Amino acid sequence: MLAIETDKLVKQYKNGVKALDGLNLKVNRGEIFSLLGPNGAGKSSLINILTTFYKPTSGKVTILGKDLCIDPSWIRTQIACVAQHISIDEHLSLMENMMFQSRMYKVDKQVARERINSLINSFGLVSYLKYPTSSYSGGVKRRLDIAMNMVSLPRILFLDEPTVGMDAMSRKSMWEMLLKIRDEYKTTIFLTTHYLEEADQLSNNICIMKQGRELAHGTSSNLRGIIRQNMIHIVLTNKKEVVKYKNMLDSTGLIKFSKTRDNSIFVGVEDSRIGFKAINKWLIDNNVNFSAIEIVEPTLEDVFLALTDSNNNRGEVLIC
Ligand SMILES: Nc1ncnc2c1ncn2[C@@H]1O[C@H](COP(=O)(O)OP(=O)(O)OP(=O)(O)O)[C@@H](O)[C@H]1O
Repeated sequence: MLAIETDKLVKQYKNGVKALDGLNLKVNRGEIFSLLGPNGAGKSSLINILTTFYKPTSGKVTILGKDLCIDPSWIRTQIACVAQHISIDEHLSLMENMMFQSRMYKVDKQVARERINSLINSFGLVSYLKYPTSSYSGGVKRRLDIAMNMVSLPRILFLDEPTVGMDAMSRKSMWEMLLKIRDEYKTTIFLTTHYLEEADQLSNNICIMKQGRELAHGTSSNLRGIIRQNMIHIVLTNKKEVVKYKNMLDSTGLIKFSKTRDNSIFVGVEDSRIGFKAINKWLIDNNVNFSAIEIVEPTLEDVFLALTDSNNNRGEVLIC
């Protein structure tokens, strides 16, 4: 059984804006599912519907096998949602925040105590117990917010941009936490993010959406297969050589374009395999002292930009 399924989901606001326009999604149980899309794609509207805050205009949403419009109260007992705005009470201690949450969800006191201790240990929050919550960094506050939402042991956890504005270290701690939630607590995670690397590293499946519709969905590596990127990366020993050989390569007729970065030249070719052989031969024939040459695979960011580029709206869904 799927964790979440939407069928031709439409959300049209009173002002006429269609935030969701026939969206079809499938989220497997126990996976981390990332939703990507440019500003205004409809991500928040979708989360608001899936978490029962908004009603769909039309279409069907099934969560854990139940129809969202028929069983919203039951669905609310099975899910938790962590919004971008941190909801901890900074007048309360870490433990008091957790206990408060457990009372809201009517978790038995003894069960709550054990569960909270295990969550605090599991998510590396022990060392923060002795400090006031108001002194925590933004990253720790957000981790506590998520830990609080795990007190009810939700079967699906919705996260709206969980690492927005975080530094690299805090983001890494958050990723470790999310992987633990999936692997140890078997909770399905549905998250939105603007960080392509985050979706790439964490997710079992990714959906890229725009203007309320899905453009593509699949695993990160499958999505990368969507675009053919015929690019060759040549690493030279210094910048002077980069300038010299870029100019020479530009006039060989072997390449379509070239660009440079640090000690590297990136060249676009018609076909990556044929281009790779031809350029490799050219480098050897010209006694170029290069330290590496490789075919560059497209990144998830390349795919995202190619699909969400407004001049490239094909109107078809790519299921990988
Ligand atoms: N309550 C509302 N009333 C009217 N229009 C709305 C409302 N909420 C969102 N919209 C519009 O719906 C569209 C989708 O917005 P939404 O916030 O769902 O996108 P998003 O992908 O979450 O964007 P962002 O990444 O900027 O948060 C936008 O055009 C937005 O202006």
